[in-house]
Amino acid sequence: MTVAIEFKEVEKHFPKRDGGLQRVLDRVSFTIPKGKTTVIAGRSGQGKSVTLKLILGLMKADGGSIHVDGKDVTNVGGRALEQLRTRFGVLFQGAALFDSLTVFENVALPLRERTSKGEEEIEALVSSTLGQLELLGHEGKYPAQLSGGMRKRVGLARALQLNPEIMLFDEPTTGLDPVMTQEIYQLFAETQARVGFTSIIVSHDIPKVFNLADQVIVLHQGEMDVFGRPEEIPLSKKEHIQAFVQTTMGEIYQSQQVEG
Ligand SMILES: Nc1ncnc2c1ncn2[C@@H]1O[C@H](COP(=O)(O)OP(=O)(O)OP(=O)(O)O)[C@@H](O)[C@H]1O
Repeated sequence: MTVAIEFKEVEKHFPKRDGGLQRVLDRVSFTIPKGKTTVIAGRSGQGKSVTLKLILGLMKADGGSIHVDGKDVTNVGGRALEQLRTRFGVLFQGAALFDSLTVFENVALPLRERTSKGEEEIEALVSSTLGQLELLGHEGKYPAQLSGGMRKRVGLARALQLNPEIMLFDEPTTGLDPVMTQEIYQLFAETQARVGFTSIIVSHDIPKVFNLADQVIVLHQGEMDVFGRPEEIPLSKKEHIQAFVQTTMGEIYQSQQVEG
């Protein structure tokens, strides 16, 4: 297995009002395999977004080290950090589109800002991605004129423009109905198979990403438990994992028990 990202004994804490420390990550270690899909799960406030921010260098760790492709990036800044970020594509909750820009302009933005490509080439690249994500014909629309699922697809199209090696999805299907959620995840899987990126998905909802995950990391009170396929999670003897399974994987777990 080739490792894309490695956390070694990473600590992240924030000051509490009472003068103590809130330990969001308490010396956690894990690896993210290259070209696979890792799901980071956990209840609200357990540090999922903090973990993504550490990976992106938007926050600094208070201890331990973070490695991307074997290179220590824990304290990179300036140019090196900018360069590191070009390797990541990010799709945050609201897709974060610019309302005053059209679909085309939103998707073209990274190419215009981060590359020296000419307009003709940009047009060809954007059209190709829009075609792959079934968005052709919508280039001139503004985000307000799109459905939630279309906005996510535009966000994905934009995130893919710089050929990221690692895609980070933070609750990418929030606000979408179950059918659209499945369609978006299907699209991720197809795009990943075609482009070959490493995928990290933050999700509250394990059942929705059940078929996608090659590895699941469950965060709880500063600790992480790493599982292979989601089927392995219910086998854990830990109380908080059992509670997590009951609340988030109930349906799948029960149907497996019935089948078994
Ligand atoms: N910049 C910050 N300053 C202080 N505390 C912070 C900061 N960022 C996050 N926290 C705290 O760290 C904890 C973890 O936050 P995080 O956003 O990572 O949770 P999460 O697991 O992503 O939750 P959710 O599922 O609700 O988005 C929370 O208690 C939060 O209040």
